[in-house]
Amino acid sequence: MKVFVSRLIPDTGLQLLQQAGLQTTVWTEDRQITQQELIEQAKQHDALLCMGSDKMDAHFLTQCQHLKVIAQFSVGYDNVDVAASTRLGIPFGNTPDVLSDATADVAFLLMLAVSRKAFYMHKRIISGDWGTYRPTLNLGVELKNKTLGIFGLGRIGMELARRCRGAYNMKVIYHNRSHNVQAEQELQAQRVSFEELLAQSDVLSVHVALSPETEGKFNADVFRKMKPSSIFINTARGKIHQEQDLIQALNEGWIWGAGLDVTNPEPMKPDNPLLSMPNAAVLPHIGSATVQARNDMARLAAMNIIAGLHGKRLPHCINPEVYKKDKSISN
Ligand SMILES: NC(=O)c1ccc[n+]([C@@H]2O[C@H](COP(=O)([O-])OP(=O)(O)OC[C@H]3O[C@@H](n4cnc5c(N)ncnc54)[C@H](O)[C@@H]3O)[C@@H](O)[C@H]2O)c1
Ligand SMILES: O=C(O)[C@H](O)CO
Repeated sequence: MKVFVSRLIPDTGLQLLQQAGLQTTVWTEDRQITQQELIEQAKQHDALLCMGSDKMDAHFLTQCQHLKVIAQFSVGYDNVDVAASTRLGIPFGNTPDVLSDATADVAFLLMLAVSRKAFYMHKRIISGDWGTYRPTLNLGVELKNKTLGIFGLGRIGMELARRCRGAYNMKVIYHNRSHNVQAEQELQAQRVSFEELLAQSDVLSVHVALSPETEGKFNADVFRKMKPSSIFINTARGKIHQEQDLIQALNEGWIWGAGLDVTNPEPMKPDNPLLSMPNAAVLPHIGSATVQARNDMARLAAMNIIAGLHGKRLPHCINPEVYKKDKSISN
């Protein structure tokens, strides 16, 4: 059986596929494969290992309904028409948990960087503007005993909350659809309304999935309700905040600063005002970019492919409803 992989992934995954006797073709061009090219490749294969940047919409899935399994190399799956995948009987996998530590580290890094304007200070050194020591200049804010607010306290949010509680004794509040009992017991986290999250957070970090409900959620109205001393962090998806409103919020002092690992669009243009603002820090979507996380993501994606091709349940499946239609699938 044959697998198409839409970007070069670490050997940990490719070796698993090869050991399972699967013939593997990898897209190695230094550009993203177009959807039409992906359809043409997928038509010649039994399984697809794709990226979060590939558009897995109803058009693609209908064209490729012969695929026995699709495994995505990411935890987020806002690029996937899950209902269409289920309707067409295609099990779809993702890579949860193994990237939670790495992504929480990036949220923590951004929080610290913004609190001390670190990216901006670095740019000033490069431009020859170190300046002299002045007691009233270059001042940041401290995080000890402050309040961390998490929008979407799941796997990654939990890891950030652990870091903030351990390092800075931060109080943790969160807004979720349901209670996170583990966070409440382990970290004394308190579930609050969205309005309370905005009003109380000193650092507000977004860890919710992108969905119609969360798209554009952080707009001018929302930023106006945050504390002027607060820091906004988004490592989830760029479409969750409205960029022009965020720039206005930073320029007009509605919030203290912002740290982003995700933007809309990606890549961000080099002349984007956020890249030169003293109170902003931007990274190029590197949340899961550690050797360990990427090796583990490759392994999980390969395991999903192998299970799917053997007619077994995927270890990490985003549409388990697909199995209700096919009683022959075993565990
Ligand atoms: N920057 C990166 O490289 C990177 C890496 C990994 C994940 N991500 C993003 O982070 C997201 C979160 O990943 P995770 O593994 O923590 O997911 P998760 O499912 O464990 O956590 C998300 C939490 O948000 C809650 N939630 C969902 N919709 C909500 C809503 N409308 N209102 C309130 N709460 C809601 C869920 O109940 C859940 O507790 C992913 O979907 C992905 O977009 C980014
Ligand atoms: O959702 C994810 O896993 C990341 O954004 C891609 O690395």
